[in-house]
Amino acid sequence: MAAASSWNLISTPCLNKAFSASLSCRHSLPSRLTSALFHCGPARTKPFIVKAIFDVKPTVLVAEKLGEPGLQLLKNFANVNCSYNLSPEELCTKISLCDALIVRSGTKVTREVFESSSGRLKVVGRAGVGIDNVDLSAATEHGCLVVNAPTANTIAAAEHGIALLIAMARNIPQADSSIKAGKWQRNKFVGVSLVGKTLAIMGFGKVGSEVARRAKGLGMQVIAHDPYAPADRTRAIGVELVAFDEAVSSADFISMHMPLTPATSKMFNDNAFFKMKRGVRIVNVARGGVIDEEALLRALDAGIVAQAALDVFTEEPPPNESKLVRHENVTVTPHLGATTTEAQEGVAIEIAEAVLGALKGELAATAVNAPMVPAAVLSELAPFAALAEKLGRLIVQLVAGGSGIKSVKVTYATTRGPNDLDTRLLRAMVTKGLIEPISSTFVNLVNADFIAKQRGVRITEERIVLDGSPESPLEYIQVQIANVESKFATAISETGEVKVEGKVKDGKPHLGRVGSYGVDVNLEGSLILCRQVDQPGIIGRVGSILGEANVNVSFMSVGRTAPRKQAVMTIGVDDEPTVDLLKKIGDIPAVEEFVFLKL
Ligand SMILES: NC(=O)C1=CN([C@@H]2O[C@H](COP(=O)(O)OP(=O)(O)OC[C@H]3O[C@@H](n4cnc5c(N)ncnc54)[C@H](O)[C@@H]3O)[C@@H](O)[C@H]2O)C=CC1
Ligand SMILES: O=C(O)C(=O)COP(=O)(O)O
Repeated sequence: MAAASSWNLISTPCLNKAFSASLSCRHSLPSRLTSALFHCGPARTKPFIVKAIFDVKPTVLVAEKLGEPGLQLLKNFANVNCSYNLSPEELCTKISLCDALIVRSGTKVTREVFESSSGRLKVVGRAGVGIDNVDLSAATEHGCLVVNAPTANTIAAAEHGIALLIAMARNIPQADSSIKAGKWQRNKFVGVSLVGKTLAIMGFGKVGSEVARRAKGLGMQVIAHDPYAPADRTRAIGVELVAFDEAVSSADFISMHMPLTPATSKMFNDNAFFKMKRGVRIVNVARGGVIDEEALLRALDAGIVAQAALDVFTEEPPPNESKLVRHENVTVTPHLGATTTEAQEGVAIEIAEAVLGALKGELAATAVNAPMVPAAVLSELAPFAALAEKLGRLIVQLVAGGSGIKSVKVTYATTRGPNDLDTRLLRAMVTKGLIEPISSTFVNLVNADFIAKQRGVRITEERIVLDGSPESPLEYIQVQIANVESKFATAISETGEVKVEGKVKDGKPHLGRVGSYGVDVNLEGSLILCRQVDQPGIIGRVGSILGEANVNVSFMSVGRTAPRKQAVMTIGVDDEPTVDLLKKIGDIPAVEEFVFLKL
C-alpha cells in the first residue's frame, strides 16, 4: 500500500557552511523518498523547512526491544525492521535505508548515524525519557526531528528508586546472596530505618516528584534541589526546595533525578561528597554520568558514603572488573528503572504515536529539538514566524528589570477567520523570542510555552479582524507587555503597556510601531532607538558619532508626532557600539532617551 505524506520541520540550528550545503542538495533515494529543503534565512534564529513526500511506506528501524502494542501501531503505517544489538557500523549502514529510528538507552545515535543517513532519516524516537544518547545538535543540523516518550515510564522509574532505597537500607541483595550461599547471617545485615530520615531529591521533575510522594508516605523528611522547579510545586507536596549545598549536607539519603547534561555531568564529585554527612546513602536511577564514579568509590572507601544503590552507570554495561559494581556496600541493577511490563507497553505506544505523527507531518508534542507543523501552514507562515520571534526578542529588551514579565498579549491583525489562521507557531515564536534572551535554558519551539509557564509568563492571543482579501495571512502582529516599566519610556503605549508592532515587508520582518510612534525599519542586526526633540542636525550628529567610531549604519528612519515636537529615530547598526559611544549619543542635548537592542 502506498502511504503518501508530507513532512515538515521547523528548527533553529546553528547552520555551518557544510550543513547549508547539505541541506540544499537533493537526495536520490531507493525508497523514492524525495526531499526538498530550503532555508528561510541563514541565522540561528530563523527557521528552516524540510519537506519530504512519501510515495511508498516509510521504513522504521527499531534498534532495541520495543513493546508489542507499539510495534503493531508502527506496522499499520510503515515497514518495520527490528534489528537489535547492532554494532555502530551496522547501524550506520542500515540507517541510510530508514526514515525513522527507534531506540532506548542502549543505542548511541551519534553524528555519524545522521551523516550516514544521507538525509533520509527524518525522525529519531527515543522510547523513554533521557535523550543523552542522541546527538541532538547533529539531529537538528541534519534536519532530523527527535521525539521521546516522556511520561509512560515515570512511575516505573520512581518505584525502582524506592525499591533501591529500601533494598539498600535493609541490605536485601546482600542478605539474599548470603542465604543462597548457604549462610544464615542475622547479625551481619543490620539495616537502617527510613522513617524520620532526610531524603534529598536532586531534580524535582516527573520522577523526582513521584519519589518524593512515596518517600513521604514512608515517613521521610523530603527536601529537594532543582534550580528550575517552581517552589509552589514542591510546596504542594510538602517538600522544601533548597540550595545544592544544603541538600547534600543535610541529607541522610540522596536520590538523583536530573537529566544528564553538560551542567549535571559529574555533579557529584569529590567536592560534593566532601560536603555530605558521614554515612549518607545514595540512590541513582537517573544517569551514571551525573556521578564521578571514581569519586564515589573514594567516598565509599572513606566511609563518607555508607551505601550506594545504582541502576545506571557511566558506561553501560559497566566493565566486568568495576570496583564500584563489586563494592560490598553497593547495590546494582542493570538499568531497570523503566523496565516493567506496564511501562514498556506505555512507552512503546507513546513513541510509536509520536514517530508516526511526525512522519505524517503532525505537530509533535514530545519533540525535543523541534516541532512539526503542516507543510502548507509552515511555508505560508514562515516569514511571520521570523517576525514574531523578532518582536519577542525586541520587546523583552525594552522591559526594565525589577517587576518581572507576567502578562504578554499577542495581537494578530488578519482578514482570516480563526480556522484559516493557525497561530500556534506564531505564539511559540513570540515566546521563544521573549524567553531566550533572558533564560539560560535552551528554548525550542516545543518547550517555549512550557518554559514561559514555568517562569510565570502568561501569553494571551487576540485577533483584530480586518476587511479585505484573505490572501496574506496577516497584516501585522502586535506584542504588548502589561504592568512593567520600560527602559525606553517611548515604548509605553497610551494604555500603559510596552508595545511593539511589526509586519512582513518584502518577505522580511519589519518594525512598524514602538509604543505610540510609527517607525519603519527592517528587524535585522542591532537597533538604536532614540527619542529626541525634532530639530535640524540631530540625524547628522548621531550619524557622525557612529561614523567616527567606525560603526556602520545599515538604515535609519525617523517618525515624529509633529514638526519640531518629538521624534523617534531608529538606527540599524552592523557593529555593536561601545558604552562610551552610546553615552555620546545620549549626551546630545536634544536626545531625551535612547536604547540599544540586539535582534
Ligand atoms: N533508570 C531509568 O530507567 C530511568 C531513568 N530516567 C532518568 O531520569 C531523568 C529524569 O526523568 P524525568 O523526571 O522524567 O525528567 P524531568 O525532565 O521531568 O525532570 C528532570 C528535572 O531535573 C531538573 N534539573 C535539571 N538540571 C538540574 C540540576 N543541575 N540540578 C538539579 N535538578 C536539575 C529539571 O529542572 C527537572 O525538574 C531522565 O532524564 C533520565 O535520565 C528516567 C526514566 C527511567
Ligand atoms: O527513559 C529513560 O530515560 C531510561 O533511562 C529508560 O531507559 P531504557 O528505555 O529502559 O533503556
